[in-house]
Amino acid sequence: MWRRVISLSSLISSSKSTLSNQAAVRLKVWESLTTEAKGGIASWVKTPFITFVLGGPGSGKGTQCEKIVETFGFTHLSAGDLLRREIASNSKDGTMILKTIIEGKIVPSEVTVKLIKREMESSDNVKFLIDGFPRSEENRVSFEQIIGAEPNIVLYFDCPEKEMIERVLSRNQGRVDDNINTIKKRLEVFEALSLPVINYYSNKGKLHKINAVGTVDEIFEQVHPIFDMCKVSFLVTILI
Ligand SMILES: Nc1ncnc2c1ncn2[C@@H]1O[C@H](COP(=O)(O)OP(=O)(O)OP(=O)(O)O)[C@@H](O)[C@H]1O
Ligand SMILES: O=c1ccn([C@@H]2O[C@H](COP(=O)(O)O)[C@@H](O)[C@H]2O)c(=O)[nH]1
Ligand SMILES: [Mg+2]
Repeated sequence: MWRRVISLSSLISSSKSTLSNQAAVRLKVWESLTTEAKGGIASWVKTPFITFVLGGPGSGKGTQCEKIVETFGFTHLSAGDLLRREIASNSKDGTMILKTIIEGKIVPSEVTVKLIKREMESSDNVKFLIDGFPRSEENRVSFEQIIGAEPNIVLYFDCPEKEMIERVLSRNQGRVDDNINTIKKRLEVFEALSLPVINYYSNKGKLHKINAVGTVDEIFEQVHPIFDMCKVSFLVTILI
């Protein structure tokens, strides 16, 4: 789906490029990587910057994604929220999704990837936080095949089980899976199926492991420099 239509570096070094429009391009890219969420370079460059946000149930993925969106202008796609929206809209897969969520299991990859794809395609943004996905090696392979892209970086919020259970049980958002039975199943699934995905990206050098214990702001202090570094490397790429 995603195709490198034109690379930023070739755009800058093209013979038609003047110094002033090079500066304008740099400014646009800079704005896009800081606070601008929509439009900007997205209207002419369709190379997505994809961040997978992984971690066990209640590790704080959604909470930190909100802060990344505010600070760096990403579009937040929570796979769980997309699935919950399908249930609420009475779609044909709704009943199956609800049963799977209550059982703490993983919804078939093609269903989840289709929802993520639809959101990415309809977005004006090029920077995506994909939260709570991929949850298994099968999810990961399916994303690569259907979307045709890999994540640029992967965040892993590492949190002790006891802390995750406490957080989920006091979340109070009316989620059908925020009960002790489902949480136990989700933790088993996380260890058996999701940790291999985390190890895969660690071996590829894409993983940023974050200690998810502490206040929300303390955790974000670990997250912030990761995206600052991405801005720098992105700018270096387009300047050479
Ligand atoms: N650092 C923190 N300290 C204490 N509580 C936190 C922290 N971060 C998030 N929480 C709270 O813990 C609960 C779970 O957080 P959040 O929903 O962000 O987790 P999650 O990883 O997205 O979970 P899930 O995978 O179940 O969607 C929420 O009630 C949130 O307010
Ligand atoms: O890629 C995904 C994401 C989620 N699920 C199911 O939804 C629940 C809740 O997910 P959260 O990320 O915690 O909101 C999860 O336990 C799975 O049952 C999924 O199958 N695939
Ligand atoms: Mg969440």
